[in-house]
Parts: sequence; structure tokens; C-alpha cells
Amino acid sequence: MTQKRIVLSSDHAAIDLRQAIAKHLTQQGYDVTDIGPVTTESTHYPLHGKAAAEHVVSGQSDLGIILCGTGQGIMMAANKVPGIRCGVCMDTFSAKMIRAHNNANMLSIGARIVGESLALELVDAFLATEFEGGRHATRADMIEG
Ligand SMILES: O=C(CO)[C@H](O)[C@H](O)COP(=O)(O)O
Repeated sequence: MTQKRIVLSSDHAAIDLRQAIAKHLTQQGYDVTDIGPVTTESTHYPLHGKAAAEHVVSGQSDLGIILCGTGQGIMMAANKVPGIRCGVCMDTFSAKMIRAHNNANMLSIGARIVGESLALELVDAFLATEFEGGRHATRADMIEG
């Protein structure tokens, strides 16, 4: 199944990169919901990670992409929402494998670490990969508790 509805969010550290990702995905035909924020005014990444995560678990989007300076804090906040499996990626192998093996439904990127070109490759790798199921489904289910 192609997952077409993508929610994006970030904190102030990743506004430009998030907007570049939104443009990239829209050009590819994805149904993008960018829930902001829109200004670089300092904000709190847990708010934005939680909001994007809730967008996914409520079924409004199929997958989510979130960003902060390192990608770490917003990932931690998203993973507190039951049903979310989010990983921070800085390489395309990991971006594929969190889908293929971990059935991740959110990708987190650190905008102070990863440049735009690599970030777009990470996003493409994540979205092009399907969960393999099988033994990985057993393990993914164990994460849910
Ligand atoms: O990476 C982050 C969280 O993991 C944040 O983007 C970072 O902590 C924000 O820092 P500052 O308020 O100094 O811009």
C-alpha cells in the first residue's frame, strides 16, 4: 500500500528544512499536512512532536515526518504517544530499515545535523519502503507491550 498522507511538524530549529521537505513531497504527489509552526520564534519541540504523532494515530495521516535541531527531542515526545514508532535517521539505510523491520510510522530528522539534500534522500527512502512483516511483526508487536 502506498502511504500518501504525510504530516509534517518541527520546532523553530527546522522551519526551513521542514518547508523544503513539504515542497519536495507535494511535488511528488503526496498529500502533505504541514502543522507548523511557521515562524522561527523559539518554541517547544514536545508540543509539535505530540501534535504530529496524534495526527498519525488518529488516522488523519498515514505517516509523519518531524524535525528539531537534533531530531532526538521531538522523536522522544512522539514516541510517548501510544501507537507511534518513530526513529531518528541520519543515513538512508536506517531510514529504510525503520520501515522494513520496525514498522516505523514516523521519521525524525535533525536539521542542525543533516543538510537538505540528505534530508530529502532520507524522506524518500523512508516513504519508498514497506514493512516486511513476518518475524519483524512479532518484534514490532512486542514494542507495543
Ligand atoms: O534539538 C532539539 C531538541 O532535541 C531542539 O531543536 C533544541 O534543543 C532547541 O534548542 P534552542 O532552543 O537552543 O534553539
